[in-house]
Amino acid sequence: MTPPAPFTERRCVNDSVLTTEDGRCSVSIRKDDIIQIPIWSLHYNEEYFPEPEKFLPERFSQDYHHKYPNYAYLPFGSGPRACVAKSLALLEAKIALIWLIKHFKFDKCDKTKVRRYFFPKKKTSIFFIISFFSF
Ligand code: HEM
Repeated sequence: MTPPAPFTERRCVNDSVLTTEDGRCSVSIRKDDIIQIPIWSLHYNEEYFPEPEKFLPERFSQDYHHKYPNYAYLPFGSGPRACVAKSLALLEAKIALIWLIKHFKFDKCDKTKVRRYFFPKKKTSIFFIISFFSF
């Protein structure tokens, strides 16, 4: 669930108070305060995305959408300042993936440690055994 953009930000244009739906908690925000939206933390919330470090393709199916609230999954942000190139980026990723799978075979190497942390304490690397098919 690791997002390429780990967070985004918004500047508040008016003094505001945000209150939870049940009214038990509220936060005051002043005009010009910068609010950070923690995309990485949202995507690693195991309440909605169990085992977030695993690639589980079924998470991205239409059936799964009702299992998490709006704004829990924000790879491209949201609203008027959301990523303008979302469609282009998704298309590019699909083309690149198709090209790689068509021409190479990928096997995970025993040395690979899956990256789980936003700021890893030590440098981690991902090792693959890549075999070339043909063009
Ligand atoms: C996997 C690829 C990409 C991801 C995950 C991504 C993600 C994001 C995110 C999270 C934001 C902030 C949205 C918000 O604050 O609500 C953003 C903004 C933006 N992205 Fe992307 N992006 C990707 C690729 C691209 C590409 C390929 C381009 C240009 C060709 C692009 C152009 C922009 C621009 C111009 C903005 C600022 C939009 C604005 O402020 O109105 N992005 N992107």
